[in-house]
Amino acid sequence: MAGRVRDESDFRDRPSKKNSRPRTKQRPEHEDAETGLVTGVDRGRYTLLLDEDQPTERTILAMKARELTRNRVVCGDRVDIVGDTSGEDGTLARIVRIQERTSVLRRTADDTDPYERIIVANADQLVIVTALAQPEPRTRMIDRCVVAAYDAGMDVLLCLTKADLADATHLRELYEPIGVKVVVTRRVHDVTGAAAGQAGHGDEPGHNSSDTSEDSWRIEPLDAVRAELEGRTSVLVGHSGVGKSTLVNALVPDAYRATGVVNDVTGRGRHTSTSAVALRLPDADGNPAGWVIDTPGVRSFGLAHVDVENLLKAFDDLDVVAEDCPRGCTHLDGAPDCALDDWLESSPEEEKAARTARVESFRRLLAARTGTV
Ligand SMILES: Nc1nc2c(ncn2[C@@H]2O[C@H](COP(=O)(O)OP(=O)(O)OP(=O)(O)O)[C@@H](O)[C@H]2O)c(=O)[nH]1
Ligand SMILES: [Zn+2]
Repeated sequence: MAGRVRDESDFRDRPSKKNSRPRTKQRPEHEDAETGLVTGVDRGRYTLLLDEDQPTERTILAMKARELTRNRVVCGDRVDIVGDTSGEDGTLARIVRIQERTSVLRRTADDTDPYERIIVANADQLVIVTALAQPEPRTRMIDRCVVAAYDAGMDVLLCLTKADLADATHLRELYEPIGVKVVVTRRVHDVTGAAAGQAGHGDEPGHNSSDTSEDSWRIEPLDAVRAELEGRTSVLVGHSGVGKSTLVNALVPDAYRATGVVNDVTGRGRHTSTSAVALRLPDADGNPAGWVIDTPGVRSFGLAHVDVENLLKAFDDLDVVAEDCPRGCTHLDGAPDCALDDWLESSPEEEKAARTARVESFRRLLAARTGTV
């Protein structure tokens, strides 16, 4: 993605005349600040990882310094901190700076939340977890997630779960032409019972009176999913019941121990949290191999903020064609003199099907954004 990422500070940091009472003393630049990664946020308390991958690696708690009061710090942010960064019990460091973000996944105000919010920073991939059945896949919801990701300059991985219940062909055909990578997972019975620990919460083998040890199961192919996540920072979204927790537990075995992660500050269980949590993905040998950001509260995106031009950038071929569109062209079906239509009409026969799929998909995403579907 080109240029700097927009964020709240772009409009909030403007000097205001009314508020220009000079400070008696310029705050020091915090040159001694350390840098940490925000892995969790809960009511003004931030969990940070310091000295990632070093022998001194540690988790600490911090709060925002006063000068950052109006800036949102989110999961995935890299921040500068001062104060007691030992991580010892009872210590609380101070976040004094948010480092420049490489990406910002955001959602616009919707009925349940009146504010535009940044959900996650610095992620490079959005993983949309969708069940092939139970619950039925909803393509409009997938489209909306794709739009949010492309707007943020992120790649999209569509993870289709429960392939043991239904076929993935149709969804594959719908999304692969628009640059979405697709992985398909299924539940397989594990007669040895060796993978019992991999079972999802609420459905653990042996916990149900009708279960026998033959009912142990695991998710496959886990390696294929892991391969798509390694070396990246991925945000997972998905509706309740699609198997997202099952997948996270399988990929990050100690993610949410039996009782769930208990929040350091509130002591409440993980299941009550609605904010994103960054989990370190281990590779097959258990070495750190990327980040998985689970977003329990994010099930849809308000998309009013999305810029058509940004979305178009995710479609290189169409972006070039649309340069010939009239100013302000909506590129939607029926838009007067839209160059995309000329491109289809003038298509060589052998390219017609592929071009049509591209334009139709792009228009479907545009419509999903504006809510005209
Ligand atoms: N048949 C089948 N069931 C699965 C598969 N993956 C998960 N499940 C089951 O689907 C149900 C929901 O899975 P969860 O992992 O709890 O779903 P979730 O998306 O985390 O949903 P919430 O916990 O409500 O947010 C559980 O009973 C899982 O055992 C799969 O690949 N096939
Ligand atoms: Zn156009």
